[in-house]
Amino acid sequence: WVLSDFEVGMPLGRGKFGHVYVAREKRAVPHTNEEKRWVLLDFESNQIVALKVLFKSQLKQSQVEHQLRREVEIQSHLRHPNILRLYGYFYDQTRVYLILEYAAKGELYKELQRWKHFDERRSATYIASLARALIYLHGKHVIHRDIKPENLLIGVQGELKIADFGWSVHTFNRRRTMCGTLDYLPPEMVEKSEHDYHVDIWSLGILCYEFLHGVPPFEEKEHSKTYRRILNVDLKFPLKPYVSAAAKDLISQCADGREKFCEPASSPEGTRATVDCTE
Ligand SMILES: CC(C)CCNC(=O)Cn1cc(-c2ccc3c(-c4nc5ccccc5[nH]4)n[nH]c3c2)cn1
Repeated sequence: WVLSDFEVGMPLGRGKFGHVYVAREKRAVPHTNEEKRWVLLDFESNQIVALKVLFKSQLKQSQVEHQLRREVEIQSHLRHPNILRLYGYFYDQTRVYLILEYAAKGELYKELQRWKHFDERRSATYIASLARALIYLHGKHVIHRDIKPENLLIGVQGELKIADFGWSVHTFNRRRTMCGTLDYLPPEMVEKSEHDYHVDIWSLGILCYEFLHGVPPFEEKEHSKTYRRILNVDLKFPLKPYVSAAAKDLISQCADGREKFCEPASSPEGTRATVDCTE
């Protein structure tokens, strides 16, 4: 693809390395050209997409080219209804263009700001979708590591879509780098110790709490106090809004999910992140 293959519309958002626009591919696929049809199999012509434009200069300046390549490599192989699709990419002299799935109902965090908090039915629907996406990701030895409302989008039928893989890694090369937004970091990442797929289970609990209460559980004005509360798993449930015992239990289990969730299948090279969470 080249930029002139697309009609580019309004900006959808802006990130550190560039902007995202709604766009539509101009070409109708020539039905006679089977080879061309195959190339576009994954990507119906005239489909609305989100076109993310990244400036090479900024990627170079921030030394994130390798991270971008890793994200593209990871996301281009993912196929799940609750994970935003990356259909393809192209580049020109100065920019890299990512052809992403368009999420018609926009950013989840804006919905959360609008409603202050979600009821248990809506929260449970989102958390169940996220849990299914995580089982899929962990089954492919991918840890997301940065699950938070700002990385979630809503599809045309109200379905949740995980949109960002800025910090995801294949678990074969477990990383010690600090990453992710503070509020969602589990103790092992705050302590900068080795971490594995449990970090995503922890974030699922934090997200469930924030959906139900409107704020994450360990939020404090000072970072040092947030750190301390995370390390102590200082989980408090205010009286309002009402949260059921079942929801509190789920959140508590995510917070100390070590022994309660499925144990990873062990393997000759030690514990891998193959989550044997069979139903
Ligand atoms: C390297 C590559 C694999 C990374 C792929 N992931 C990203 O680039 C993360 N990302 C996704 C987006 C993004 C932002 C907004 C949207 C939208 C969208 N739909 C909207 C509807 C109404 C209002 C706002 C909307 N934003 N659909 N798809 C999007 C995709 C921006 N960055």
